[in-house]
Amino acid sequence: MIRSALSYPSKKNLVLQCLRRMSSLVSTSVSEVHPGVAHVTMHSPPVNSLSLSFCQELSQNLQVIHKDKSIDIILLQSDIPGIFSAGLDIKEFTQPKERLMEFWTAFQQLYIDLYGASQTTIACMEGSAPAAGCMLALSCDYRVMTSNTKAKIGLNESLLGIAAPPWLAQQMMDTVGSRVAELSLWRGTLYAPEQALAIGLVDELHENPRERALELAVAEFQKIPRQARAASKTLTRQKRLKHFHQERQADLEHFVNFITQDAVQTQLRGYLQQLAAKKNKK
Ligand SMILES: CC/C=C\C/C=C\C/C=C\C/C=C/C(=O)SCCNC(=O)CCNC(=O)[C@H](O)C(C)(C)COP(=O)(O)OP(=O)(O)OC[C@H]1O[C@@H](n2cnc3c(N)ncnc32)[C@H](O)[C@@H]1OP(=O)(O)O
Repeated sequence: MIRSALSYPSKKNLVLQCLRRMSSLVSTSVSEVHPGVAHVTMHSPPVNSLSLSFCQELSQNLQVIHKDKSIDIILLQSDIPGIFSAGLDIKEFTQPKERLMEFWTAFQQLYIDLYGASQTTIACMEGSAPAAGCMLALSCDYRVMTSNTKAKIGLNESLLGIAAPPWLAQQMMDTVGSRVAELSLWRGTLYAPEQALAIGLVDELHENPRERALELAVAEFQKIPRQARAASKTLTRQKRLKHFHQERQADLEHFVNFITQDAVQTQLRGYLQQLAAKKNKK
């Protein structure tokens, strides 16, 4: 579905037109909302879970925006009320080996495309962001979260019987510090907005994260020279990305070996049943 939120009469932009054509196929849309500022909107009901095709599409859109020199700020948001992203699509974990490899490769690529974006990126979270949903937010440069206490954010992988990959754990450590990250990871803590703000997992709370993110983009971030923002990002992220590329193949093998263990598969099936039972009780 295409969101034609091109509310600003910008110059003809072939790249964005191309993105809109691609976006009509599946679950992300791209629109320029202000000169230089693009919304990337996730809309894969019911919960924006990251399936193989969703990861690939989001990556593709980001790659096209990266090449578009007219865009210097990306606002990542969801149009599903109460949800930013439910994280990886758990059903993908139960697929055959070939598919698992393709899936994890696409997830790794999404990390590279978002964490490694040269543009400034802002996560506008109007709802929950567990696990890989939190990864999307951690990969952005700035996080604005709803103040609605129903929303939760964090790395809850341990509650599914799995663990975050090292590069995601590292993002958490870089953001909230080693000790808080360590506790959060083994407890699988999902934080309410005020708690997330207190530990530095998000940067701001706002009743309307989209409005606030656009205001920040235009009134604050665009005033900082673009090349300086990009160079500052390189300072803090280049080393992590280089390491990631060196470890990428090992990370893939480790994921497949880990996730295909019988004990892990049993835990995951149990977790899916819990989700279904919770829904039936509603
Ligand atoms: C050493 C390590 C080596 C390798 C690494 C190994 C593994 C990889 C590890 C980590 C990377 C990241 C992992 C993940 O991201 S796993 C996903 C974690 N996510 C969750 O736990 C979220 C679960 N969902 C929820 O808590 C709620 O759904 C949510 C709060 C998001 C929304 O609640 P709401 O009440 O609005 O909706 P529901 O009724 O619960 O759900 C609707 C519908 O959607 C299905 N659903 C929800 N989440 C997922 C999901 N992540 N994947 C697939 N499907 C999901 C849910 O079952 C309902 O389905 P249906 O009954 O069919 O309508």
